[in-house]
Formats: sequence, C-alpha cells, structure tokens
Amino acid sequence: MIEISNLSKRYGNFDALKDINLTISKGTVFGFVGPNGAGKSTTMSILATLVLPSSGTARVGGYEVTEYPKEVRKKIGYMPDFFGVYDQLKTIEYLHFYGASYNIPRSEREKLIPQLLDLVNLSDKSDSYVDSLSRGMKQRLCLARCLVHDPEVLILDEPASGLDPRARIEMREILKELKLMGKTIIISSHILPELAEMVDEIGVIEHGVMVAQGKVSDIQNRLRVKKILHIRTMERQEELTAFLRDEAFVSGVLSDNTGVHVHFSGGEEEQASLLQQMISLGYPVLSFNEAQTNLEDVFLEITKGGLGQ
Ligand SMILES: Nc1ncnc2c1ncn2[C@@H]1O[C@H](COP(=O)(O)OP(=O)(O)OP(=O)(O)O)[C@@H](O)[C@H]1O
Repeated sequence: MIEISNLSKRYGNFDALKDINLTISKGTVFGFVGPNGAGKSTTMSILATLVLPSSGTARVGGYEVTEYPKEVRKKIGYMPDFFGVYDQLKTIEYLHFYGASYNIPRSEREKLIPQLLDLVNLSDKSDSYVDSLSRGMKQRLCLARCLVHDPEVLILDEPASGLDPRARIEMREILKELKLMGKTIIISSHILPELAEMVDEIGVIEHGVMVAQGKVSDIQNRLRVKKILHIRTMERQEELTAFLRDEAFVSGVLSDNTGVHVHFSGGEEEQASLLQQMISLGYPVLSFNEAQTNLEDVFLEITKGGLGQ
C-alpha cells in the first residue's frame, strides 16, 4: 500500500531524509518512531503530497505522489502534527464542511457524520463550538475529519501529542477500531510505549536515516539485548551503575529513580555471578529482577548505535 524507494529530502544544505526505503502492506499498522527532528513529519508530508522529495519515489496504493497527487489524496487521510480548527464552527458543521469539500452529497453526509462522531466519541459534542472542545476532543475531531472520504490509508503525525494519559488511551482505542476496519495506518511518535500495544511493525528513524525496520519481535531478536535486569539498591546507586558498565555481558546501563536497568546478554550462571559480585562488594541490594524487554528498550538499544555498528 505504501512503497518508498531511495527517498531523500534536502532543505538548503541540510539533509532531512537520506535514502529512505520502506514498504508497508495493506492493513498494517506501522509505527514510525524517532526522536524530535529525525524526519518523521517530512516523510509523512511527502506521502501526503504536501512536500516534494528531492530525489527518490513514494507510492501510495500504486500512485506516485508527485505524478498523481490527486489520486493519492483520495486514498489518504492525513492528520498533521499541527492543525487549525475553524473556531467559529460547530463540531457537526466542521465535519459537513470537510465532507462537502470531498464532494460528498449532503444526504450521504447526514448519515455518515453521526457515525463518525460516534466512532471518535464526540456524539454529545455535535452542537458544541469547536473552540469549546478540549485538546483531546479536538484531536479526535481532526481524526474524524481525516475519515470523511473513507480513505484506505491513514497518515497520522503524532496524533496523541499533548494529550493527558486518559485522552491518550481514548485515542489508542479509536486507532484499534480503525485497525479492525482494515485501514493501513502509519503513525508517528517519539514516545514508544503509546505505540507498543497496537503496531504490527515499526521503523526507527534517526537523523534522516532509517536505522531499523520490521516486526517488533524480529527487531528485538536482531539486537544484542537478551534481557533487561532491574536492580534496586538502598544506596550507592551511582557507584553501582559505574561498576555495572564495566562488567562482562553488559551492553548498556540506564539509571533512573526506579533503579538501574541493565542490558544483559549472559545466561543464568553469569546472572547469578553478577549478583554474587554485587553482594560481595557490599552493595545493599534490595531487588534483582529480570524484566521483559519492551519497545522502549529496543528503541534505546537501536538509537545508541546497537544496530548500525
Ligand atoms: N521547511 C523546512 N526548512 C528547513 N528545515 C526543515 C524544514 N522542515 C523540517 N526541517 C528540518 O528537517 C529535520 C526533520 O524534521 P521533521 O519535522 O521531519 O522531524 P520529526 O521527526 O517529525 O520531528 P518532530 O518529532 O519534532 O516533529 C529537522 O532538523 C527540521 O529542522
């Protein structure tokens, strides 16, 4: 459904995208992950026919974006990271406006819009002015707007940004429904856990380069991270962190207010011996657990150069 080949984008002397290749099949939910400024929005704007690539090609449903932009626009629903909402309109008028701009006859819109409002949980706000809606509601309204012409592909640029945890969950539930409806979805975020539950595949982009892509489980397998150990001490956490960094089978150490997280590639014997050493060195260990690796660990491992080296 989406095919990107050798795509590059230059702004002046700056390479925002460098030779990106990406294929996303129909019905896939693809999580596009990367730190701020990595090139996610640029890629998505090119797919949405709003930015021209410097070289390479991008196809949506077989149509090349620069040659057949009108065809591409029929196929996609695009939610930008920043968007305006016409404040003087009521929610229902807003959706009628967008429906009309896609030439959907009023009689059809009368049936469609209540369904869309129901999907994004805004039925009770249909007569409210857009500027009276909360940020989460506005984001959901924007999502509904993307759906008026029943596009096959959704390009969603950070749809959950700036939302509180509850609003994020609501957004995630709606996206799950869209996935069940068979939509192909490309969704970007710099926050991984919010994507973890719903994506089939991820692509990790950094400094305009796609550093890893594929099924989450395949990417995990390709990495050296075998397991994450979570260690808590009563004191001397900084000292322990420094000690662990130099230990065998340790490929990364992160210290935060929940304890020390160690990327560990040893087996059970090595794990037991590590604990023994810590005890014999007098670290007051409170707990020593094996944690499940999650998408965030994968991301940290990749973006510190684990795959690229
Ligand atoms: N119109 C432009 N002119 C010059 N540089 C630009 C322009 N648009 C984007 N850039 C630069 O290209 C790089 C990629 O930007 P992009 O918005 O695609 O990143 P992003 O991954 O979406 O980041 P964020 O999560 O912050 O939105 C950034 O360094 C940005 O400053």
